[in-house]
Amino acid sequence: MMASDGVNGTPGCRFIKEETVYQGEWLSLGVTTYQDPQGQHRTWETVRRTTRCDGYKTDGATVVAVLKRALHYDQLILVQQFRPAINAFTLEFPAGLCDAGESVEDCAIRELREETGYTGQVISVSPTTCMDPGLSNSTTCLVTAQIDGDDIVNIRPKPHPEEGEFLKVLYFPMNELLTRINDFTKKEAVTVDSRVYMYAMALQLSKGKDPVQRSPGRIDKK
Ligand SMILES: Nc1ncnc2c1ncn2[C@H]1C[C@H](O)[C@@H](COP(=O)(O)OP(=O)(O)O)O1
Repeated sequence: MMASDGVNGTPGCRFIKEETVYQGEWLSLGVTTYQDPQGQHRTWETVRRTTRCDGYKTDGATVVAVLKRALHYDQLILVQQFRPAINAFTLEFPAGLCDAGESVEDCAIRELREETGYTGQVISVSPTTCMDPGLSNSTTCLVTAQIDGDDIVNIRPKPHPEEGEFLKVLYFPMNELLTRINDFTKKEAVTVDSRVYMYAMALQLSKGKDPVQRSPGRIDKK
């Protein structure tokens, strides 16, 4: 076994330095130099958000919000959004970046209100989780929230999207989430966020059902 002197016991890997190749308003591209277990220096091309607040481990919050109403099935609140980076509409959890001094919980509640108009209550907060670590250092906390749909503040929710945000609020029944998301992708040209799809798969598995939708080996064409 390799000697373990890296971050969190990763065998012998350590950060050496970072050089910025491009610095934009929202993102930067850097070349990260690190040392491998044999002592060799290697590089990685790394995208970083410029918006992460000083001292924060997380960029923002992702909100798993469930709308609860008397005599109604529980519904998961998702947002359909145009994402320029992939030139497509996506199906995502409401989410956003933390402001300076803002807690992850407050960020989640604010983003939920801005993107959907709903006022929710935080139920739980995950540790900081990474988003796409082969590409960037982007991180988020997964915040579960409950929305009391019978509360007067939630009767006619009015979103307040930020400049440049174009969102549609969508409702999916929790008891058949995966099926309904699969149906939705057949009707609408949307790309589902991995977090959303994984959540739906996990719910399906927790009911003892197999989440498989399509035959193996198929390739998604553009
Ligand atoms: N790469 C990028 N290019 C241009 N604008 C960006 C950007 N990343 C973030 N922004 C701007 C536009 C968003 O309306 C705003 C706030 O983003 P957000 O809503 O907090 O996060 P998210 O885009 O994950 O929902 O920041």
